Amino acid sequence: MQVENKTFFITGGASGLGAACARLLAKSGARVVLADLNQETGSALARELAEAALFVPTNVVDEQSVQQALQAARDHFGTLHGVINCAGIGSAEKVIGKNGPSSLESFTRVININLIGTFNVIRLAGEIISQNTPEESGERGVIINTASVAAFDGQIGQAAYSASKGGIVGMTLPIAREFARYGIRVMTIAPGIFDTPLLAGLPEPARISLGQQVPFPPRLGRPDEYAALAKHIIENEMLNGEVIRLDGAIRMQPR
Ligand SMILES: NC(=O)c1ccc[n+]([C@@H]2O[C@H](COP(=O)([O-])OP(=O)(O)OC[C@H]3O[C@@H](n4cnc5c(N)ncnc54)[C@H](O)[C@@H]3O)[C@@H](O)[C@H]2O)c1
Ligand SMILES: C[C@@H](O)[C@H]1CC[C@H]2[C@@H]3CC[C@H]4CC(=O)CC[C@]4(C)[C@H]3CC[C@]12C
Repeated sequence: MQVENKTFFITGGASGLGAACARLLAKSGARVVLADLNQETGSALARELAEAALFVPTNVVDEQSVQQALQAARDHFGTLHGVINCAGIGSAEKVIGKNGPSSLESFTRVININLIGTFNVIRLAGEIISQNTPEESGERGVIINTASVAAFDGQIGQAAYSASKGGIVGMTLPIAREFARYGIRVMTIAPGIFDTPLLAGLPEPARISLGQQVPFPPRLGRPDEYAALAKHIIENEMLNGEVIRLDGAIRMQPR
């Protein structure tokens, strides 16, 4: 579908990859709903994007929060044509640490936010999109999820994170197969290493080192490069049920 005059619900839309999608889609004539926990950054971006954007405080793991955010989106923009699931957290914890086995709570938290939060939004937004009047092609909408190359090249310390992203990879095809009857496509992008606030905690030498591990281009990915792929996925109906690595050919080392 063309993005112009369409509405996209972007979780994690207040920062990094999600915010880049919001900026590109708004610049391209779309309307965006910034569904994010962060009131400060979400409100600021909504002000920047003016009438093209609506910020709605949202916790993707909370059913009522997502339902209210989706309703706010429909109340404000009238409908919903797509979702970009960018909400997520990083984590680094060995299975067996200095003090013994890692906590179940930390593993559960990463799975809840990254995997179950993504599924929660897919199921609630998918039901809404399935009620759209179809395009001439029969398409009603598109859902784009964000995994990570860690789903395939998980490093030491990334058991929870890689499991959460592997789950997103795993559910892409079965949901695309089910949603085909509604004319809703389901895709997943697996980014490599991108220059976003998620990496902000890393010392500059570590960030440079990570970028140099990328075969080509030897640098961190730019959020606008992620957004460009997301926009293309929206516009290319033949992209469905697939996971696209966006990583400069990096294959993460064990640590
Ligand atoms: N940056 C990278 O190198 C990289 C690589 C691979 C995958 N990813 C994935 O891309 C996605 C976006 O990451 P980013 O780099 O833009 O990070 P980011 O930290 O800049 O943005 C993540 C956003 O998600 C929001 N968020 C977190 N938990 C939430 C929740 N429960 N409900 C709603 N919003 C929530 C945060 O407030 C934040 O605004 C994440 O899923 C991340 O795992 C990032
Ligand atoms: C492929 C990406 O998903 C990983 C590449 C770099 C990783 C980050 C490295 C710094 C970590 C700091 C931390 O303690 C929490 C997890 C990290 C942010 C980690 C998250 C996964 C990526 C982005």
